[in-house]
Amino acid sequence: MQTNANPKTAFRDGLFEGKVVLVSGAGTGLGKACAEQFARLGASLVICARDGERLQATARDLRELGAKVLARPMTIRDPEAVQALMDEAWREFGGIDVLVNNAGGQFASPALEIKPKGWLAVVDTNLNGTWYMMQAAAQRWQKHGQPGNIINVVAVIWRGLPQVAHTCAARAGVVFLSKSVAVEWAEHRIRVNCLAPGTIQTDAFNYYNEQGRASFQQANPMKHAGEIADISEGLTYLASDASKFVTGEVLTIDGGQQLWGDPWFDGRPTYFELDYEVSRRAG
Ligand SMILES: CCCCCCCCC/C=C/C(=O)SCCNC(=O)CCNC(=O)[C@H](O)C(C)(C)COP(=O)(O)OP(=O)(O)OC[C@H]1O[C@@H](n2cnc3c(N)ncnc32)[C@H](O)[C@@H]1OP(=O)(O)O
Ligand SMILES: NC(=O)C1=CN([C@@H]2O[C@H](COP(=O)(O)OP(=O)(O)OC[C@H]3O[C@@H](n4cnc5c(N)ncnc54)[C@H](OP(=O)(O)O)[C@@H]3O)[C@@H](O)[C@H]2O)C=CC1
Repeated sequence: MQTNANPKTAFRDGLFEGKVVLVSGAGTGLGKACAEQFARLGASLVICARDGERLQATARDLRELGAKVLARPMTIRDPEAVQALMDEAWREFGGIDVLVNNAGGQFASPALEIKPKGWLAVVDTNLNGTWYMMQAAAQRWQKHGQPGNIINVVAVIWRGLPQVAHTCAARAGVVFLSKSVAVEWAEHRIRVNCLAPGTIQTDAFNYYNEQGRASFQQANPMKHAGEIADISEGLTYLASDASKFVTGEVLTIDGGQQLWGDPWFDGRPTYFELDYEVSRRAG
């Protein structure tokens, strides 16, 4: 079977034997690849997303890799559906060890044109949905006296994200929410970290136009997009005991994008194109 699990992973076989990992948004892209990496390393998986067909396809692939799988179509935007998912995970597997909040999305738009419904859709998914998942898992870890580990997939937000201001706001919320509860929940042996991918080549590039996609390939000083395995290796580090002294942190995997380069989701507006004539005229 062709899988997204990275055959060159630096992590050893069996590392996640006996562990249960919940990955949201596992029907596609990064979520699917990360679920496959955890399966390959011996974990059982709980997976969710809205589209049941894509989710079942992932479940089949995970089972072929030898994993036990609980797959539930649901939206993380519904707090009751989140509670039901967690209850089922605890009933089926006795709990989860790692929660990977990967589900998320946005649409490119000038901020001036974002309608209230669109703003709410993006914030509800990326901030509220992530929070419902975090709190529901942490409540159960605390109740059962189990340790926990949360990894929230965010974005490289440090210089803003023009053309996706809604997602930038939501992801910034997740980063500082994570830092806050990393402290509150340390006494319950719950770690909380974020992973910020730069532009990583997935099918989701196709949600953006040609100019947007071209900018994703040149958004960092390495001048190429990252691979899915760059993210699944980082996630595996945060999910494993290799990072047992790390909490409240953001692991940025972006080819240097946070320092130089920008993704422009809908193409770079002419205002930001440099006029080299200006400096030539200035001598
Ligand atoms: C992370 C940074 C990486 C930074 C680094 C750069 C990397 C780029 C590579 C990719 C990075 C990714 O994150 S990849 C992306 C991950 N995947 C996606 O984004 C998939 C597409 N997104 C989604 O489906 C999202 O769930 C989401 C945007 C929140 C839509 O949620 P819903 O299903 O509730 O939304 P809809 O019902 O479709 O729409 C609700 C309203 O949203 C608005 N709306 C929706 N789509 C719209 C559109 N294309 N243009 C204008 N407006 C739109 C309208 O107002 C809609 O209302 P009406 O007008 O009444 O309909
Ligand atoms: N690829 C990249 O360059 C970058 C990606 N990211 C983030 O990484 C994550 C994965 O991205 P990628 O794999 O590229 O994109 P995808 O669009 O392929 O993955 C997003 C997943 O989230 C799921 N999802 C969306 N909304 C919900 C919801 N309300 N409830 C449950 N599941 C939901 C989607 O499935 P379904 O539609 O079936 O619900 C989909 O499987 C996203 O959060 C993305 O924004 C961040 C920076 C860069």
